[in-house]
Amino acid sequence: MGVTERNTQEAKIPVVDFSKIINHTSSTSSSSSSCWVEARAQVCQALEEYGCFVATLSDADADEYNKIFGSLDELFGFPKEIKLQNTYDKPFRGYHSPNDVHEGLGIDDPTNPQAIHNFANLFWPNGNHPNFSESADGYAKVVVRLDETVTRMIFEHYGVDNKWCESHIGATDYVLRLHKYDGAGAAGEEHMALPEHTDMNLTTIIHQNHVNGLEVKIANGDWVPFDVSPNSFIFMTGDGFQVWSNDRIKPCVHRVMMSDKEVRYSVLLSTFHSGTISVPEELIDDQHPLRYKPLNHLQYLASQLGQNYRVCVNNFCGL
Ligand SMILES: O=C(O)CCC(=O)C(=O)O
Ligand SMILES: [Fe+2]
Repeated sequence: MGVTERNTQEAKIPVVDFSKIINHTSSTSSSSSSCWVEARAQVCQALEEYGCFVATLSDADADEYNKIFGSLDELFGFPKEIKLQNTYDKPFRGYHSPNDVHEGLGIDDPTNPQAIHNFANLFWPNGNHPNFSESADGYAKVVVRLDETVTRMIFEHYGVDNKWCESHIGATDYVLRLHKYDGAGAAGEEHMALPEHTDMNLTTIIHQNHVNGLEVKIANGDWVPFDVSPNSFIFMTGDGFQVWSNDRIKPCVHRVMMSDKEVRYSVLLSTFHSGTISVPEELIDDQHPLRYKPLNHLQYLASQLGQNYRVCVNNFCGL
């Protein structure tokens, strides 16, 4: 297959149903329930094989977590000088615009309502956007809950003590990223809007509007599209979980190809470790000797700045 050909027939990204595990009206299902145990096995098998899976949430809540798309035309319509004010001290958090068709804005620490308010204030200083803060806050709560749930499943599946899971979750930094891909200039011709890469973070959860474009590379080299629906979220593992799992979990290789003239919007939750990621002792044995030194996540991100190539995690902390 060539670069732009893809496998739409056989391979599909595994789908895991979270509608009974996470919803707005009840608390997260208990880890001894049969749907939890089944989903946990599916999640970890998919992460080892594909580095990703599609999580489906309850249809009944779809209006709630799709509200955020209602503000994005207006948000990205602001002049570039305003978007450029979206900056943070830590790398890979603020506004970026790597090419003519793609731009992104970021909200660091979106579980803190003040952080969302400060971001909204850059664009609507008089507080005159009726829905943005509320919809971003509601969205962040849903995806952070999904991320915590999957993280618990991963620690449990590999038999790592719950106290390490809680301290890992406590040390997780969240960033909400809003992306726009503009197909208009391409006159309907397929083009690469974001080249093939893995994410440097721990996990990424992506939800999007109705315009397809995200693709995942599977083991045989074929590209498999993420088929969108209003209640599906793709969950990907990045370099951080490759290190944590001592190479059991794969980082997901993905790209964005646009062929539509319509605008694609995606909303991402990206997670980083605020300290050091170490391989748990439960994941080191004769078949899996230790492959990584502890990874200081912020230093890893900082090491990428000013480079015109990607510092890969094996070179950064591989043994
Ligand atoms: O916007 C998307 O759907 C993917 C973005 C992405 O892969 C990234 O920012 O690393
Ligand atoms: Fe990515």
